[in-house]
Amino acid sequence: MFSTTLRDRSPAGSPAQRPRLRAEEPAPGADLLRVQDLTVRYGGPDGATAVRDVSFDIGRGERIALVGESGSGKTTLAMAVAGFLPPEAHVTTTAMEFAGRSISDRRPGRLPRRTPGMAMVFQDAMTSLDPVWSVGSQLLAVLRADGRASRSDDDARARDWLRRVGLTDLDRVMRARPYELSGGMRQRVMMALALCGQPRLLIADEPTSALDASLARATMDLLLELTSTTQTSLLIVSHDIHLCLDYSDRTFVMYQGDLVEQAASADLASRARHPYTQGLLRCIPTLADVGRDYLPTLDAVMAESRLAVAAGGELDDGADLARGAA
Ligand SMILES: Nc1ncnc2c1ncn2[C@@H]1O[C@H](COP(=O)(O)OP(=O)(O)OP(=O)(O)O)[C@@H](O)[C@H]1O
Repeated sequence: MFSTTLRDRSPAGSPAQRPRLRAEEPAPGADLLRVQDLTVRYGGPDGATAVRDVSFDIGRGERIALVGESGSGKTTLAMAVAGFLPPEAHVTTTAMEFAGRSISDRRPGRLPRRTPGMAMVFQDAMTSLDPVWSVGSQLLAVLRADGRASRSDDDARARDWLRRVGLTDLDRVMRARPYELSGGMRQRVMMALALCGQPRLLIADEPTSALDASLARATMDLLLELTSTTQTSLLIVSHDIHLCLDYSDRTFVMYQGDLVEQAASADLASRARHPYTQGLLRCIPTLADVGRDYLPTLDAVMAESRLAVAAGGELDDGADLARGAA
């Protein structure tokens, strides 16, 4: 497994400032999640393949970004790991382990159970939060279900989590229904809900795409700060390769259901091997693009790559290109 220098990127200060790890937890850098040959089809064993033979691992405390265009299978992969896939999804895998325990019964067609120790933050807090319950009731319900709050101190703990995610005016926030808060505040509430159960792995599916650019950066900074103080591993799902490179140790690139590249985020810009990754990177505007009438599009870059790869073989579609060039 690739081990990265969390230390270099951590906004939480020196390792000495971090809390001590609990004895039963894997050491920093050790594998927390291991997935082998995961395939997900929708509509039964012969249905459409959304994720194809994907293998990867995530170390304790590691930050992984999963990037790819819409429909490439990112959410399906994240949901398979978290155990949130809908019943029409058909899952096969040779191994899926979390903190040393199997999280798949390996029987074809059976979904993994929702996994203790994992939490998810979704793109749209408005539809993920319960619209009827107040923020305070939702937070208390999670704390009580998790057994981490007693009746006497539960209100104080809920407020403490809201404070940690940067919210103020806590009386109002505790009483508010989600629709009474701004988009940025709702996203912070989602983070408090996800992190108050002290997960070992937090999966954030497009956590900032409903926010404007500066709020998105502030939210990502906060997410990194909160997870690094507890050595919580992070799987960030995003279509924004720029954001992925800035906020992760490794980046995984998905293309039409295949995991076509796994690389250190610090190196990806200069060492991308797969034409799709190279295409994604070339679509990021740089100073070199000043004065251009138009920026390269992914379609144009891929068409170029397709021609180059096709010169060495017969290739029809993007999936063939992915396999042919990997
Ligand atoms: N419940 C479902 N039933 C049938 N097909 C589905 C279902 N969910 C997703 N798919 C299909 O699986 C493929 C992968 O979708 P997925 O949502 O995982 O991609 P994604 O990369 O997360 O895209 P986006 O960024 O738009 O969410 C797509 O072709 C999609 O249409």
